[in-house]
Amino acid sequence: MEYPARVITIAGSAAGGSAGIQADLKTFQELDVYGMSVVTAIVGRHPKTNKNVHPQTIEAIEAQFETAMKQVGMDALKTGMLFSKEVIEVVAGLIKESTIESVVIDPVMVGKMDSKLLKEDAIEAMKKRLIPLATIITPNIPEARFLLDDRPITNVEELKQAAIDLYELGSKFVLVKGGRLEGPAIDVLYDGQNLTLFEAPRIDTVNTSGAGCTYSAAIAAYLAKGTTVEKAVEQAKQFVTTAINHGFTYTEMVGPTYHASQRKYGDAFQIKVEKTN
Ligand SMILES: Nc1ncnc2c1ncn2[C@@H]1O[C@H](COP(=O)(O)OP(=O)(O)OP(=O)(O)O)[C@@H](O)[C@H]1O
Ligand SMILES: Cc1ncc(CO)c(N)n1
Repeated sequence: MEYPARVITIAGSAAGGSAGIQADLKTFQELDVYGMSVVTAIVGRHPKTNKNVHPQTIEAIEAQFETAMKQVGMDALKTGMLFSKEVIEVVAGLIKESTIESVVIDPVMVGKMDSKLLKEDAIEAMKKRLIPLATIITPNIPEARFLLDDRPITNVEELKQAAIDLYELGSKFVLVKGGRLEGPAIDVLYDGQNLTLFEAPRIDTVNTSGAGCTYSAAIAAYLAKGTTVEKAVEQAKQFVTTAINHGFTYTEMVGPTYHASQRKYGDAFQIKVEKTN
């Protein structure tokens, strides 16, 4: 029997199920990889105290990683919400010690509902300690701006320049997501030499909660299966676009993407891939 490839997510628990660890594990299952998790923090707002982020201890984080590594092993790893400088430093150490080939760093900072998912004094550690260990980083526009001293990114040309400049931080690939621009949903991949655009039609919906987590989890899943980075991005974008297309909500809140949609409806979006300069 052939076993599925192994992927671990080191991220926050999003109690509502649309983002974070929950989105990652749903994505892993849909793409037939064996999912594991290290929970760095639990996110859920207390009705009385209003406290929203409940960080886990360094000991708990190390324990989860150690267990997954010993019991299973890992072909790919992705990070999401890490919250503090201390956690980033510990996670960087764990990645360095391990010999995992594919490392996807999603530099999660602020959620779509404005939850603060990374402390401001942690951005330097993200840049200096974690990003240099990445196969690929996947910032959205606000995250790219934080990493680039708040420079505006308002069109595809500025998106391309952001990818080129972020490459200096030391990851092998940079993927800047243009989901928040107007017009088609264009993301830019840069590998130090080539710029590649991945374009999907814009879907008219507000229910995109966790789209970024789903995308980076799908990239990690495809990398774990041995797919090249460029193909992994293309197939992951297909997966997330289809999930956004079937996004829904149970309440008046912004709702989740539908992780099962590609399997259920079999209507994967075709992505336009264009090499450019
Ligand atoms: N309305 C949309 N239609 C089609 N594609 C979209 C839409 N919104 C975002 N995308 C695409 O979805 C992917 C995830 O991008 P997004 O910018 O939403 O991530 P994010 O902001 O990190 O998400 P989150 O913080 O909710 O996890 C990208 O490929 C982006 O281009
Ligand atoms: C826990 C968590 N991680 C990541 C995101 C980003 O969407 C979120 N909203 N919540």
